[in-house]
Amino acid sequence: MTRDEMMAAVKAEMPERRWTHTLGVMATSVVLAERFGGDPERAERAAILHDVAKYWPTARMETIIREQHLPEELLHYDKELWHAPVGAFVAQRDYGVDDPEILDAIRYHTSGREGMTRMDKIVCLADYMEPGREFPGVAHIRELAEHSLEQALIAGFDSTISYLLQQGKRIFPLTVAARNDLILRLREAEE
Ligand SMILES: Nc1ncnc2c1ncn2[C@@H]1O[C@H](COP(=O)(O)OP(=O)(O)O)[C@@H](O)[C@H]1O
Repeated sequence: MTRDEMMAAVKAEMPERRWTHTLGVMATSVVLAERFGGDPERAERAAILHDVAKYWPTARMETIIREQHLPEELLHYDKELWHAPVGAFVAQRDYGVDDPEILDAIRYHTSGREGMTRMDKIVCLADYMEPGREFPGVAHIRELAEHSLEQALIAGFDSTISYLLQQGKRIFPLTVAARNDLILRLREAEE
């Protein structure tokens, strides 16, 4: 599937404002890949598809999680988390994506994970800081992203975790693991 065909098909899956967000994540992923030595073209592909399942009905996502043996633990956490692993499955099945790094960047763009690849980090951070995003702390994340992919992403995870704490919501542990891992690796690199 060409880039244009993929964009047209994904656009049809979502409301206009979410497509605008997707365009922002695409542009930001390219900038971050260029800045931090990633692959802009592949990062952009992941960005096009990252929210492909965002507006799928809950039941449809749940069926895929069960049938495809995606982590069922997800079903006990915020539904906002589901579209990411479901999106990776859809990218492979319906869009013919077979690049494991692109699929992982889609799969982990909301939760993060331990041992994030550069592409995982780029797409996840781009999702936090694309130009349309407005939330407390986003300016700080953008500042950090001028020089550190990891520090900016840690600040992104901090904002999600703080929000979940304030709301009294459960925290899917992969995000905590992702944050801990990034901090540990940064410390080790400093030593
Ligand atoms: N570790 C987590 N545990 C529980 N919910 C989470 C976690 N990480 C993210 N979320 C939920 O997912 C939302 C963000 O999902 P995201 O894909 O970025 O959606 P959007 O693009 O609409 O912000 C958060 O606002 C929160 O509700």
